[in-house]
Amino acid sequence: MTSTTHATALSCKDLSASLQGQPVLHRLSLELPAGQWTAIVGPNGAGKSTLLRALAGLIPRLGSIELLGRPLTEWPRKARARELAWLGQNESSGDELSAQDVVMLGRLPHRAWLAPPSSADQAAVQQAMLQTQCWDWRQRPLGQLSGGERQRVLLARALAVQAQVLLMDEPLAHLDPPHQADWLQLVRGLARAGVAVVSVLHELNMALQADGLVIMQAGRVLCHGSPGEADSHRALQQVFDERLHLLEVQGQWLALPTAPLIAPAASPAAFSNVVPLKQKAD
Ligand SMILES: Nc1ncnc2c1ncn2[C@@H]1O[C@H](COP(=O)(O)OP(=O)(O)OP(=O)(O)O)[C@@H](O)[C@H]1O
Repeated sequence: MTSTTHATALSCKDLSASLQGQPVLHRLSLELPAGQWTAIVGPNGAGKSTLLRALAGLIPRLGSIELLGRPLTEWPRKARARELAWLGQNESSGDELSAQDVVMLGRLPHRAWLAPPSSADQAAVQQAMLQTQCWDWRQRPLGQLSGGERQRVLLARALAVQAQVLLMDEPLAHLDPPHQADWLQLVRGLARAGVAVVSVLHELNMALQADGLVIMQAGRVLCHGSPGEADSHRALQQVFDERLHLLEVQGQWLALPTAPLIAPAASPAAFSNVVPLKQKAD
């Protein structure tokens, strides 16, 4: 991975976290570089969202986290919120607010208490909404938007912060393929501008386009490398039970899910009670 040439924007050492008394993250250490997009992948329940929430300082944890070279705990709250933007999974607040007001929430860390939005705030909101193509329906309430439209507003809110570190949990949820491609272009642009973009992704083919890949299993990091490295591919096969076909097409790695070697559910006996549709109609 080329991260050695980039300054570390966010790091953790011996990071552990428990949820409801159950240990979920186990002494995990990571260095996430500025100017790069890092994708975090792994099977369901591996601890990806918990890691992201811990890195954002949203849950109690043990171990140390540094944001831009300074312990996370030493950052004044508002200054930290200016440097660390967050897009969570299934966020539900603000349904009655207009899309534009939701995005303006991303500017709160930049504003004095009760001060009206400045022209810089207005410009940042408009730019973020244009980037995620939701400016046209800025007056519509968040609660009346489709899943993908809503996700684009929440992404715009995170972008409007203009932070050095952007953490996103499943940012592609509900996005159609063209908007997924737009998102890809967006994060690449942010990385080129020096931002550390970190996203939890289930879409492996998108994750394989990142600059860095963190592969998690059972609350630990199994591998942190480049998506093109053999070590990353071995780790992906391991965490996904050797159920991937990894192939390179025109310089781009793709992961296709493969059928299990032994497929009880696919055996003819498993379908013996299924009546063919045509027969049913008769
Ligand atoms: N609020 C909670 N209380 C107790 N346990 C939780 C809670 N949230 C998650 N967990 C457990 O913590 C573990 C890690 O969950 P987490 O959501 O971080 O996994 P994930 O890798 O993001 O999973 P997925 O891919 O399914 O979104 C899982 O075993 C999960 O059941």
